[in-house]
Amino acid sequence: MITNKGFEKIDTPRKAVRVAIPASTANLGPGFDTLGMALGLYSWIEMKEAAQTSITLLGDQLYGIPTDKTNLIYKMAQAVFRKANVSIPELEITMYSDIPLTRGLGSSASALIGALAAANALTGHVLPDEELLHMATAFEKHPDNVGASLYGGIVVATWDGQHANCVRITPPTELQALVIIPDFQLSTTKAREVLPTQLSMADAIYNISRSSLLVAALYSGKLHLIREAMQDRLHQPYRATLVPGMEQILEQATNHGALGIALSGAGPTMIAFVDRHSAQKEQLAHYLMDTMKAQGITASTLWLEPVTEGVIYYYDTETYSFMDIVKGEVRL
Ligand SMILES: Nc1ncnc2c1ncn2[C@@H]1O[C@H](COP(=O)(O)OP(=O)(O)O)[C@@H](O)[C@H]1O
Ligand SMILES: N[C@@H](CCOP(=O)(O)O)C(=O)O
Repeated sequence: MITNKGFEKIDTPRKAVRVAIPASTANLGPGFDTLGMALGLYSWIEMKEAAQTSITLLGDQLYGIPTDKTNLIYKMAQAVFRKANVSIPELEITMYSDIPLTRGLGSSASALIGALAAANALTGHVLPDEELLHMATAFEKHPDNVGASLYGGIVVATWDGQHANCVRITPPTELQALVIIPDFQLSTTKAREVLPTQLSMADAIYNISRSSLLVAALYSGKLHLIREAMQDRLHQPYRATLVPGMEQILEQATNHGALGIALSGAGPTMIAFVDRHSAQKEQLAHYLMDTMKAQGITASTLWLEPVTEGVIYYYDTETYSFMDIVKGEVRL
């Protein structure tokens, strides 16, 4: 069936859907607003047609998020329905998230993508994924984190204010990530405010060459190049003023077993890539924790897997409870 907006439905409309959305790490060092990677840490959203709108937020990570119709998920769902020319004014929305809020692991991107994907599934997937990417990027203003949550894997993306291009590549199998998550929030807005409005030609060349090398290294599995390829002069030197210990960690982590290291998204989390067979994994985790502790910052580490899959859809909402899916007792 072709809708009057010219989109083709690829599935039957549904009354209810659940989606799992991966976290993301954006930039990967030099690829500011361009590179992203999906990580095996998830948010889950259930969306159902309802007689009256209700929004239930479960778990510890969503504290403070509004539960009325100003909620981002409700608003993005309505934007999908408008674009798809479908009317579903009232929704029952439930969300649970393991992605820490405002720490640079893409909580807002996962909420956005989850809302768009779940609403689109209710319409019968009227909108193609590219349209969801455009809508999410128009909201976030950069495609790196939303692209990773939508498509999974590593994304290389551009945005010109109207149109996003995005190519997904499969992460090398040996790659594993260790994140250190400081116990304070740093909003993306604040972390963008400290950035300069102009760069020198030398710094621009520095970043273009590293970002290009990083994509080639990840694509070809030449992981020994990551150390150099993850260097950045565009955003990290400025953002280091906001994260105690960051400068030292970015300089020293490769001496403690990291293949490469970067601020994750807008921070304050930092992400180290390691060879999963490395004998220095424990040493690296200790080094990161000790460095933050020396700065008087409480933090925690978490091993994460790069994931190849983006949004996961669950349609059988009758058989399994929402929390069975969240707790991983049901997989596709
Ligand atoms: N489930 C959600 N529902 C509504 N808003 C959300 C949700 N998750 C995150 N957000 C919004 O995104 C903000 C965090 O975004 P941001 O500063 O970009 O950090 P992050 O790196 O976690 O995405 C939160 O303060 C909140 O306003
Ligand atoms: N390129 C953006 C990415 C922000 O990602 P988030 O996950 O921290 O929201 C930036 O660096 O500002």
